[in-house]
Amino acid sequence: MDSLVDFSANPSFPEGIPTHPLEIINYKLLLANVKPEVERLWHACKTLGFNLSSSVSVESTDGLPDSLSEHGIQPEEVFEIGSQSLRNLPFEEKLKFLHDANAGQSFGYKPPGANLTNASGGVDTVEWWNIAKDDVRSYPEVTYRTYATPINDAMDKLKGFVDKSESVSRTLLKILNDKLCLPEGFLESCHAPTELSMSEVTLIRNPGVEEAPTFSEEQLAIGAHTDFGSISLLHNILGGLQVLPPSTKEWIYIKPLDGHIVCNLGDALAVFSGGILRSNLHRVIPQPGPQIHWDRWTLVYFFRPHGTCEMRALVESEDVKEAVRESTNPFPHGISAIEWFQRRTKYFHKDENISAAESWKQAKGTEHGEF
Ligand SMILES: O=C(O)CCC(=O)C(=O)O
Ligand SMILES: [Fe+2]
Repeated sequence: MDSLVDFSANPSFPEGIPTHPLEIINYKLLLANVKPEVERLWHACKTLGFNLSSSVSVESTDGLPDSLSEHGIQPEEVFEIGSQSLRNLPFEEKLKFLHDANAGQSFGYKPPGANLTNASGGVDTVEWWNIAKDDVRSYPEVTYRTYATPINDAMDKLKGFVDKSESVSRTLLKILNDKLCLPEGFLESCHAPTELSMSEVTLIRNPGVEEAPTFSEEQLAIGAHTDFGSISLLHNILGGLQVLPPSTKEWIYIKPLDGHIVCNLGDALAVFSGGILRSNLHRVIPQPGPQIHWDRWTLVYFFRPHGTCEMRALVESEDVKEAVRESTNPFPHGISAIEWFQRRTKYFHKDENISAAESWKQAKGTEHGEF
C-alpha cells in the first residue's frame, strides 16, 4: 500500500498525539510584502519560543486551485516520479545509480540501511533518490551524473518543480536578507543562480509494514539531524517527521497539512546569520498509528548556497556581527559550502572502516548550538 499524494485516500494522522504547531505563513501575503506576515515569518525563523521552531509552513493560499499559482509548486506529479523510480524499479536497476558516499556525493540512489541514525550504529529504513538541480537544468547534458529512466523521462516535470521551488526559496531569502540588515542582494550572492550548487530534489520512501514495530530509538527512519543547506521545502502526507523544539528534550510530531509545504531552515542560514536564524533538529520515525501500513513518501527541495561560497557568519551586517560577539559558539570560516556538505554526507553514511561513534561525530552540523 502506498500513500503517494492523496490525503483523503490515506488514514488520517491519529488523534490524541501531541503535535508541534507550526506558524502558517501565507505566501501570497509575503509576495505582497504585507508587514505582519513578514514579521511572523521572521519570528518563526529565529525564535527560541516554546511553540515555534525555525520551521514555517508556506500556505498555498486558501486551498483554492486557482490561487495555487501563487507559489505554483505542485508536488503531485513529482511524487508520481517517486512511485516509478523507487517502487516500480527493480533493486538491481536502482543500484546501478548508487551515490558515491565516500566522496560525499549525495546525487543518485541511496538504499535503505545505508545511513547511520545514531552514534551506536543504528541505520535508516528509507530509500531515496537525490536529483541535482544542476542536472535537471542542464539535461540532456550531464552536470554531475546520470539517473534511471523514469527520472530521465520526467525531466520536464522536475524542471518545473525546481524552477518554482527556487523562486519560492529566493523570495524567502530576500526577506531574510532584509531582516538581517545585510546589504541588498547579499544572501542572494551566496546562492548565485549562475553557479553550481548542491541543491537537489529528494524523493524518499519509507515502506509501510504489516506489523507496527515497537518503537525504539534504534528504529528511526531517518536519524536526528539539521539540514545541510539553506532552505528545505518539504512535502509529505503521512506523519513521522518530528522536531526537537529549542530548549526541550521531548521529540514532537509535525502533523502534515494538505496543501502546505513545511519549510525548514538549514545550517547555512544558521551560520550566515551568526545564529540569529535557527536550523532545527529533526528526525523521522515510523508512521504513527494505522498509517504504519502505508508507504510514506516525502518530496523535498533542498535549496543550498553555491558550492564555492564560504560558510561564515556574514558580519557585513551589524546585527550578525553583534550576534557573533555575543555567541559562545565558534563559527566556521575558510570552509566552502561544498566541503561542509560533503563532510556531512560522507559521515552520515555507514562505513565499516570507521566506528559509528566517530562517524556520527564527524557528520555533525549546527546541532546543539555547536557550529
Ligand atoms: O521525510 C521527512 O519528513 C523529512 C526528511 C528530512 O528531514 C530530510 O530528508 O532531510
Ligand atoms: Fe532533514
